[in-house]
Amino acid sequence: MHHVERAIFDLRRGVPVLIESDEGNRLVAPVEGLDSTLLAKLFDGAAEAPRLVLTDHRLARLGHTQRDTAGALVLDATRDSREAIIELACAPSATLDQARPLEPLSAGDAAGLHLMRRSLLVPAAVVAAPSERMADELRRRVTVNDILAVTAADVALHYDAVPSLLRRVSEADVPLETAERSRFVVFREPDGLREHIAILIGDDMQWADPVPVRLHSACLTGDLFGSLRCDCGPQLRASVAAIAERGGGVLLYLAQEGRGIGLANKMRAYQMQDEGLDTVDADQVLGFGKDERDYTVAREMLAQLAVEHIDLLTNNPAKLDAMNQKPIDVAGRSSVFGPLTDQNRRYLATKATRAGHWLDAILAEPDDVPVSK
Ligand SMILES: Nc1nc2c(ncn2[C@@H]2O[C@H](COP(=O)(O)OP(=O)(O)OP(=O)(O)O)[C@@H](O)[C@H]2O)c(=O)[nH]1
Ligand SMILES: [Zn+2]
Repeated sequence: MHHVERAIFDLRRGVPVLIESDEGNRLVAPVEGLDSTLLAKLFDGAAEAPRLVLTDHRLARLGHTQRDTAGALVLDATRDSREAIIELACAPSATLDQARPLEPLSAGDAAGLHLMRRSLLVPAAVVAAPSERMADELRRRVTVNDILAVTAADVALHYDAVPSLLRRVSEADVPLETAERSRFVVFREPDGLREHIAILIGDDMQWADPVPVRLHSACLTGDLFGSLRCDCGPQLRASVAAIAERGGGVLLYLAQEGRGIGLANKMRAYQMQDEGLDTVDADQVLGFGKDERDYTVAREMLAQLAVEHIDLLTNNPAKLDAMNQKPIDVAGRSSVFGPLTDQNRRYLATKATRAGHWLDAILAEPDDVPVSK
């Protein structure tokens, strides 16, 4: 596992990683941070033309007809400069030459895409099958730890194992404004990259059955700075107060900034929303689906806390479905609203129309906004 972790750090620094598999080794370089010298090396040292690996969402956005699979575009040194590649990977206005060959992903390509996502980079990579000469050079650099080699199998294992290996690492009482009896419990993912917090509200876990539970995905801008672009900050505080008023329960504060795409990508998506796209389309331009969150960690945290029968505070049908899986049983649901503002109205309306969120109560009555307390 530790090789995969180190690979993630290298990719975030823009350093390529060698992915080994039975289908042959591939040198994988993130499009984010791609520099022209590295690109020239990839063109020069590849056994065949390098390929640009893109997600299904990005290919659909580019107008490709094979909408439901990720794929690899064959690159051409004469026209695919660094700028042209970045445009293909994440520019809102880019279109695809339909005559350009699109190939299915190899095991190395798929592992590369997984690593980009886990690294919270734009999910796009230039991938090259090394020539004999380049393979020799890579072997030498791997031996002296100048380039990291990971197997595609280890990347897949990493992907599957992370949520179930969550460790409960520390805890302490933290009295909150609206819930004085609160205890923060920190859980860490095994690769050390993400920490999630369970906030146990009320007296000594003496909770109603089903237990009131809120899952809140991190939103730095809203939770901490009171951004008016979303409803997260007030919704977070309303949830804590609502759980306390119901005699206690659990709030899971999940490291899933930007619906799982990370803060840097959320800012890119905000920029595109300012240019006219809605929140779902902006994420798709970057290669993401409308919601990249996986709630396996949330189920695992509740299971470790022995909370299995829950009343979920959410307006999001996808959260409800994801949580109603073994060992968790969702026995009920309550709404929890933040306020409607001029700045977040469009965002909330998009959540309702494109992701099915139950927000009629606040969107229907713009002048009379109920805030659950
Ligand atoms: N990608 C992206 N993420 C956003 C945007 N605005 C807010 N977010 C993120 O959306 C997530 C909202 O989290 P939650 O409030 O837990 O979830 P929800 O899907 O709104 O569902 P509820 O349980 O009904 O609140 C946070 O991770 C925010 O950072 C945006 O425009 N783009
Ligand atoms: Zn927010």
